[in-house]
Amino acid sequence: MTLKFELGPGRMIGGSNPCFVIAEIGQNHQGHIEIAKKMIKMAKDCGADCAKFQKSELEYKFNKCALERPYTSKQSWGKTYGDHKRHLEFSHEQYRELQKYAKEVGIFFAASEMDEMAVEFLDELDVPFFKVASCDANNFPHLELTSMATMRWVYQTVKEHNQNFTILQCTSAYPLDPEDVNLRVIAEYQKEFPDIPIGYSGHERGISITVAAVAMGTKVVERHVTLDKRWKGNDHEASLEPSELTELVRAIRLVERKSPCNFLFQLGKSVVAKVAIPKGTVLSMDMLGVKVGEPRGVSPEDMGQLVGKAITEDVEEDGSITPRMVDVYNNKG
Ligand SMILES: CC(=O)N[C@H](C=O)[C@@H](O)[C@H](O)[C@H](O)COP(=O)(O)O
Ligand SMILES: C=C(OP(=O)(O)O)C(=O)O
Repeated sequence: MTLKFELGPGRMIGGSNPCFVIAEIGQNHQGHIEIAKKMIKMAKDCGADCAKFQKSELEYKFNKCALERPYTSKQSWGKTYGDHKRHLEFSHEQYRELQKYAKEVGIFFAASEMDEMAVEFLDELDVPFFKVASCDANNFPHLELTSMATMRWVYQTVKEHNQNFTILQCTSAYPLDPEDVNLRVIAEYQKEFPDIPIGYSGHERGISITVAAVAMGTKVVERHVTLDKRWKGNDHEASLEPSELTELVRAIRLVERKSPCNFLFQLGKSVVAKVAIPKGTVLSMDMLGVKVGEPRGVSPEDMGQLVGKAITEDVEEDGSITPRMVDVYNNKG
């Protein structure tokens, strides 16, 4: 049986619960806390469940050489990669401010922990869940394994410590060409790990593949979001602007809706009176017929239960016999 669990206070995921939509702000806030707040609000307004950031303690995530490397790309915020990353990294105080703001707005606040010091800080912040980014999913020493074997190892390792987790399929390319997404991996994960909810973290352009992932049964989706795809930074191009995020949430809710088929509801038949039936008459089968009736009457499969019951209103010939006229559902026998 697929596991369900509470991902954040009051919000279950898995089973028939709605897909949990994570708006990945990441570093698309450009290093400005006011933009970050705008993006939290935008995520809420677009219907996402969670606004997520990426927390690094840079000296723990990168080695000295990586931080000192010149970073001359047009996406760069500094002369070296370290300067660039420092520009984009919020302080602990700023994280607390953003968390408080998200609470006011009414959206879950989370961040992926990009190194072990970030784990400690996020634990202190009391975030609703921890997100291990795909770049850490194979972070085992001396690893020489195929990717499904890696995922089995991830699964077993996490499961030993915590039963409540989900694995998100992710192809880490920025942006990702749709033909490289390989959504079938989702089905493989579902087969391989049937007792946990499977999710999808998308880096592709557009929303259709993410919607398809939900149609395949993913219970969590994560997409990068931005206020403007043209902004500087590696992730903006494959991120969703507010109108796309709104459309994504709308499409996901549509795909996962389990409403009874409306056509059947409109065109389905129900019980009608074959003859005029005065109030107080005890019903017999020869008085009853089945038609597409409006208003909708008692369901044909419950017709037998009408027999022997007194009707509480006058019904015209051809009129619907509604449950209200004969207390068929509440007063059985
Ligand atoms: C693998 C990983 O962490 N990926 C993240 C999540 O998808 C990205 O947001 C990177 O942080 C981003 O692309 C880095 O860009 P730059 O290197 O220009 O700061
Ligand atoms: C890199 C991240 O995620 P993913 O690998 O799922 O894109 C992240 O959450 O920071």
